[in-house]
Amino acid sequence: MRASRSGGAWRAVLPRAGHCGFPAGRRGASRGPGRRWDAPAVADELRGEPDRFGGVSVQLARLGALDRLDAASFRTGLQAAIQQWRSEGRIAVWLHIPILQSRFIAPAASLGFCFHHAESNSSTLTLWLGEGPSRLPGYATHQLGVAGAVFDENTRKILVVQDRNKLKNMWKFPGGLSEPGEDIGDTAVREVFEETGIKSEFKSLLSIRQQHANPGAFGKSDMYIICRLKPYSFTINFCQHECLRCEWMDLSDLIKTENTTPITSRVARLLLYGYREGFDKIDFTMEELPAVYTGLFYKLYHKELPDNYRTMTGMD
Ligand SMILES: NC(=O)C1=CN([C@@H]2O[C@H](COP(=O)(O)OP(=O)(O)OC[C@H]3O[C@@H](n4cnc5c(N)ncnc54)[C@H](O)[C@@H]3O)[C@@H](O)[C@H]2O)C=CC1
Ligand SMILES: [Mg+2]
Repeated sequence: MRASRSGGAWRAVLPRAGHCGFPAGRRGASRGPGRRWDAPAVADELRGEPDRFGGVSVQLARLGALDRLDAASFRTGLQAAIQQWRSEGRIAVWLHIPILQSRFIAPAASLGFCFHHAESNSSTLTLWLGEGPSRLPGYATHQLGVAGAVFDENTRKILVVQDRNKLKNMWKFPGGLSEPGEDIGDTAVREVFEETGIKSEFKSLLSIRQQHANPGAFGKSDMYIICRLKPYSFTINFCQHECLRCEWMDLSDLIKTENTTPITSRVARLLLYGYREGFDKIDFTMEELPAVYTGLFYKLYHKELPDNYRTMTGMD
C-alpha cells in the first residue's frame, strides 16, 4: 500500500509567517552555498507534503539543499519539524531517505522513527503522532512463488523437476519467485521455460499454499501458487544451475511415487480428477477487469460463472 498525496504542498495550507518562528519567504532566500542551518531552517526544509490520511510525507531526495547537512543539525531540525507537525495535528510522518543520505537514519531513529521498508536505493521510516497505537499499514507480508503444472492431455504426462541444492531430491513442479509487477500466469510460464526449456500457456490457477516463517522468505510468509499450464513444446532442455533432473512423467506415476512433496502429490491427484471429470471442476480461470477508482486493470481468478449468472440483475 502506498501513502498517497493530495495535491499541493503543505506549505500552501500552513499559516506561513511566524508559525515556526521564522519569516515567510526565507526558504527561497536561504538556498545556495553559505546557508546557515539553524533548527527552524531545517524544519522549514523538511515540512513535506500532506497525505489524505492526515499524515505528512517528506522526500529527502527532493531536498537538494540538505546535501551538506550534518547528522546533528538534521536531528535538531527534525525535532523542530516534529513539534510543528504535532501542533498542526498531523497523525504520522513518512520519511523517505535515499541510501546515500543514510547518515540521517540514526538521528531520525533517536527521535522515535522506525523502518517501514527499504528498497534498493531508498528507505522509508515512519513516526506515529496520533492517539493510541499506530494505525499505519505495514509493508509487504508475503513473498510469492509460482509453479507450473504442465500437463499434456494427449500423453497424460506431467513435467517435473528435481531442484539442485536441496537436501532431498524430490520431484516437484518447476517454478520460482514472482517478479515485481508480474502476472501469476506469466511467472509460471517464465519459470517453466527458464528451468526446463518447455514452452507453455497459462490455463488456470489450481491451488494456493500459505506458509508462515518460511526459511527462504526473509522472515516473511510464503504464498505458493500452482498453475495449470498447457505445453506447446516438448523437448526438455533443463537449467543445469537450478535443476538436477527433469522429465515428462506419467501422471499416475507421480501420484504413486513417495519421492515427492505433499503439495505436488495433492495437486497431481487434483489434475487427475480434472482430467477425468472436466477441468472446470478444478480450474480457477482468469479474467481481466477494469478497476473502479484508479483506471487500472486487474486479473480476477475464480471458478467459471455460468453466463446467466454473469448477466443476472436480481435474485429471481
Ligand atoms: N512444495 C514444493 O514443491 C516446493 C515449493 N517451493 C516454493 O517455490 C517458491 C520458490 O521457488 P524456488 O524454485 O526456490 O525459486 P526460484 O526458482 O526463483 O529460484 C531461486 C534461486 O535462488 C537461489 N537462492 C536462494 N537463496 C539463495 C541464497 N541465499 N544465496 C544464493 N542463491 C540463493 C536458489 O538456488 C535458486 O537458484 C516458494 O514459494 C517456495 O515456497 C519451493 C520448493 C519446493
Ligand atoms: Mg525454481
